[in-house]
Amino acid sequence: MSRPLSVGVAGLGTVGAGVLKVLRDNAGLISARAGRPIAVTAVSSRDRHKDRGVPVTGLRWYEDPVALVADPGVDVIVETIGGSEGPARALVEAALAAGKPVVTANKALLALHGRKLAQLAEAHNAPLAFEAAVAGGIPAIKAVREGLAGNDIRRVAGILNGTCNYILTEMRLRGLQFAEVLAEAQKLGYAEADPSFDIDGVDAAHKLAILAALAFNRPVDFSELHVEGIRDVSAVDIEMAAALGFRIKLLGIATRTEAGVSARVHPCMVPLDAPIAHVEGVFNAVVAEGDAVGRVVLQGRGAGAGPTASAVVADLVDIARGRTTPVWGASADALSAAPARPMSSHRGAYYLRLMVVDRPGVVADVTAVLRDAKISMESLLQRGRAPGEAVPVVMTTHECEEAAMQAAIRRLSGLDAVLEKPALIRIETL
Ligand SMILES: NC(=O)C1=CN([C@@H]2O[C@H](COP(=O)(O)OP(=O)(O)OC[C@H]3O[C@@H](n4cnc5c(N)ncnc54)[C@H](O)[C@@H]3O)[C@@H](O)[C@H]2O)C=CC1
Ligand SMILES: N[C@@H](CC=O)C(=O)O
Ligand code: NA
Repeated sequence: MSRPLSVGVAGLGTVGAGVLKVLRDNAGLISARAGRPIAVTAVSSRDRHKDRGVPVTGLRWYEDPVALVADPGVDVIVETIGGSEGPARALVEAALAAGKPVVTANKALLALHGRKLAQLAEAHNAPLAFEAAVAGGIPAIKAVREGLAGNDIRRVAGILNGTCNYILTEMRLRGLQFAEVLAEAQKLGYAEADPSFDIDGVDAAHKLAILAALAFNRPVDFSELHVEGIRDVSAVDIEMAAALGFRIKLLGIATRTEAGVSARVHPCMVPLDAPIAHVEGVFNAVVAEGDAVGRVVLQGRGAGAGPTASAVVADLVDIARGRTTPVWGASADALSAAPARPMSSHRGAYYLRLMVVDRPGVVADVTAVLRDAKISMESLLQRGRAPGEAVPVVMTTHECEEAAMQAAIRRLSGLDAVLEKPALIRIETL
């Protein structure tokens, strides 16, 4: 058997410690699959004495993660610090510039700097692997970039954030408050260091930007995405969704047509008969549609120590075997320059909830605004009676243009009977 692949791990938090554990627990079979042992020999983290549930004695310890690159005993760097700037970015850039392979779980870094990092990796012939960055333990990168390499992929989509899916599921099933479930997700190691990345849709958007780049062989460009999170999804919407035969999911959807590429992340009303409506808790789902294969759906845990470490270790096995692929699936000079399409050009059906004063004539005023905007209503639901007080009025619409819907919402917000910002959730049948 060849000499071991020696790994330097930077960041021994949920994911980094998980990597040490998986490499230890499954050492024999990993070594057989890699053709040689994979051993962590050096680490960098903030607290040398913290109990991580896995021993770190005997490993070379660096205060500065970038110093791992100069260690001649380290063959490959695993970056599990996180953040698109600072030490994580400095480490990945230094390693690639030195020609050392990098495995990272850092979707923020790839979504924001993926284009430059790919150039650096290519220039120095250094593999840059990131299976853990999208949908945790689901082998989504490999599936889209390698498994579907024979296809013209027109759509890639899914549930891409475990924390949000966990929150939406637990709010519905246990009737808990948003903040309470978020605290649970943090305790379970699902949430980002700054959980606003999760709940504001940014983390899912980072992942969608990466998936879209791979699916469409187009350099990653985070600035093109439309991003909304789940902060404004209320218990009323969750209840109304159930009454109307939907379940609320935060989805990321990227589509390529002749007109260009659209990529959006936002809460969606998904019909209960769609399989993705039943992907619950920390589970993620990735859907890809190729011209030859048709529809492919992958499902699995999208966050947490074990699932994420599983993906990091899979990348290490590839590196040990010498299996490499261009970062975005095609060499830099063969990437597409398809234009981005703005959200205003999106067409779809909508769920709209207004909190209105319960008095005669209000519903007529609301429907008049929709009629003037040429938006056709599919259903209208008014729950409860509280004369003179606030009650929810919920409507679903037939397909219309986003720009028309946004104009209608501006007018609805201006009606004196409408007491709060209208809640808009797009209806999707992934
Ligand atoms: N937690 C999860 O389920 C998943 C996380 N990821 C990504 O993996 C990365 C790590 O996430 P977690 O393990 O959850 O975060 P974490 O916060 O649990 O761990 C980060 C570790 O990095 C260490 N660190 C911070 N600054 C450092 C520095 N300057 N030098 C050395 N170490 C430093 C911290 O002390 C901490 O131990 C992030 O990029 C995250 O987005 C990806 C998929 C799933
Ligand atoms: N915070 C992320 C972690 C995995 O990528 C999530 O909740 O999905
Ligand atoms: Na993955």
